[in-house]
Amino acid sequence: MNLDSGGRGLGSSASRIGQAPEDNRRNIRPLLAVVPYVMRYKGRALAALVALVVASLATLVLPVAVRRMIDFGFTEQYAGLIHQYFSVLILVAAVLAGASALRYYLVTTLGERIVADLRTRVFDHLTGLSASFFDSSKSGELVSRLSADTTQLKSAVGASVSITLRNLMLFMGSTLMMVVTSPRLSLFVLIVIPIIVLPLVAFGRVVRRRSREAQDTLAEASSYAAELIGAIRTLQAFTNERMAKTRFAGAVTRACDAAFASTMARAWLTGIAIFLVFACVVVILWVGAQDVYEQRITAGRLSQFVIYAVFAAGALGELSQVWGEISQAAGAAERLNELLAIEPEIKSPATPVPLPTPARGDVAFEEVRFSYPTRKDATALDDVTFRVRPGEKVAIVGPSGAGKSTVFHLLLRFYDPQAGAVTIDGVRLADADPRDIRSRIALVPQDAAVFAASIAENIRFGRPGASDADVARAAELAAASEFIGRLPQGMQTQIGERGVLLSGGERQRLAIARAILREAPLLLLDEATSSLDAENETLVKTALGRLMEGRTTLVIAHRLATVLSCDRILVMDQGRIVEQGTHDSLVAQGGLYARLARLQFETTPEPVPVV
Ligand SMILES: Nc1ncnc2c1ncn2[C@@H]1O[C@H](COP(=O)(O)OP(=O)(O)OP(=O)(O)O)[C@@H](O)[C@H]1O
Repeated sequence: MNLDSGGRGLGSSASRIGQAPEDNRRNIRPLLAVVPYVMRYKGRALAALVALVVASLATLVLPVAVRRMIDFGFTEQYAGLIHQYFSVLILVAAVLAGASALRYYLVTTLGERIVADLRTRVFDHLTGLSASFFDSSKSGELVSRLSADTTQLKSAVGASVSITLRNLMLFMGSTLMMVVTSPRLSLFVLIVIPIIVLPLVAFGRVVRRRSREAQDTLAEASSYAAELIGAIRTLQAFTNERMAKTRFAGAVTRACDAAFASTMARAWLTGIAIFLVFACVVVILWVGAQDVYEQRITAGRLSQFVIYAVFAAGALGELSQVWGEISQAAGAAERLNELLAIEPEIKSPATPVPLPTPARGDVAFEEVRFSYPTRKDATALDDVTFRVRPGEKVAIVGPSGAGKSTVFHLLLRFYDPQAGAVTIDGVRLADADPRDIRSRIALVPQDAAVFAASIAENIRFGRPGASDADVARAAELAAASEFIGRLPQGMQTQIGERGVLLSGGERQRLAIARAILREAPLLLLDEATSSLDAENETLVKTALGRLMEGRTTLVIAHRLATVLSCDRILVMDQGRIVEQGTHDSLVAQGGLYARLARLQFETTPEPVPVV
């Protein structure tokens, strides 16, 4: 068994993420979820908005200056004014440059901050989700949400939103100025606008759907890669590199094809937008040229109008480009929203019942029936009733798949039973805060998770904040000091990811040190069956013996030695407790335990008690 495991196929919650209703007309509404994050930096956002308005106004002043120059600047009568115009223009340029630089800085840093907050929030949320959620989702996909989707949002908040706002402002300002400059020509523009806008909106939708598909296939490919890289040794040992390569290449090709489709849609969008916009500008120029010819407007005014028209068209063009990006970001926001909306199934009740202090370490299962959420049809525990008194040491034995680890899962409240109750110190776990429960439990899993950090940090995982002296003492009691002393930097030695630099026995002793440091009244021990060498085995046994002292211990026992040293043995088979008693009484019964014990005695003739 593996208490840290996840990923047993895709189930309900996983299919909830990543599959939004395709014809979602709300479009960019998911992006609104970012607003509260922006509001945390009100000052910065406001300053960015001011810079944006100033830059846009400075841009809008330019065409007026151009008209005056054309209409008056070239006549002798106003020759003196030309110097004034140019000086003012330089000033306007300086304001434009300053405001634009400020806007860029403020908006980009705002994006960085928001995405940092969002990443932290998503990670926080993930760590609080229940085991059942992780049973049915792929870790690589979740990591992709955390990195790729948040990055996409960053570019949207950091750049696209600012470009959108700037162009919107420019578009509206230019349109207004166009009307002021020439109502007649503006009327022509009004007629052509729907011709430009409608196809763009329709195409934007296609882009959004395609990019979501691209993102999903990418997540699939990276989840596959993450899984394989995580198990690289197994992969190489079974010489399955070629198969993995082919499968990954397939996933990458699918992701690439999806990206191609999305890019193709965006390319069309850009092309159509540019053509429509410029064709319309040309038509209007055409009409305007006639007007100048017939002296309905001056050349300067036409120039002013044309520049505004170009501004407006350019702004629209840019809007159409970022619209794609904004829609993409909306897709990312939607996925993150879905993830954030998943409620942990195991939660603390509104008013949790506090566990009594001091803790006694009294455990009871009462008529517990349980099936895993991903396998509702198979009963993992069936009418299980037992009690472990404070300080008692109870072994759980039974064939593989009997439900031994499931007992631990329920005690840790990773899941709630469908019927019956699990209690610790007389409090039903469903009524207590899961953190409270877990803080009273020290777990030594069969395959302990070791993190890419120093030895000391790995031990301190048992009780963050423990002093160096406590960590060293825990290592000493776990019989780990000797091997730690031999490492190049002792306690500070960095161990590779998943502790690949340590042997199995060393990893186990680290896990034991961690559990010792936790000082919890209830000890859950999943004894390792891995064949340790004799010396290592003795060391681990001694360490475990010390760990069990004065604690209520439940141990999934694989070694007869452990079983002999326990006060009582529960024998499980197919989710039920089929026998219980001491070693001798169970052997005398001649049932399942007697059979299992005989097998053990035959292979290990001289069992050594643990304590
Ligand atoms: N997370 C899970 N989701 C769905 N089914 C599970 C899950 N974990 C275990 N099971 C199933 O529940 C049953 C009991 O499993 P459990 O891990 O408790 O057995 P075990 O006695 O600890 O076995 P082992 O000694 O091999 O670790 C098995 O049929 C197993 O396939």
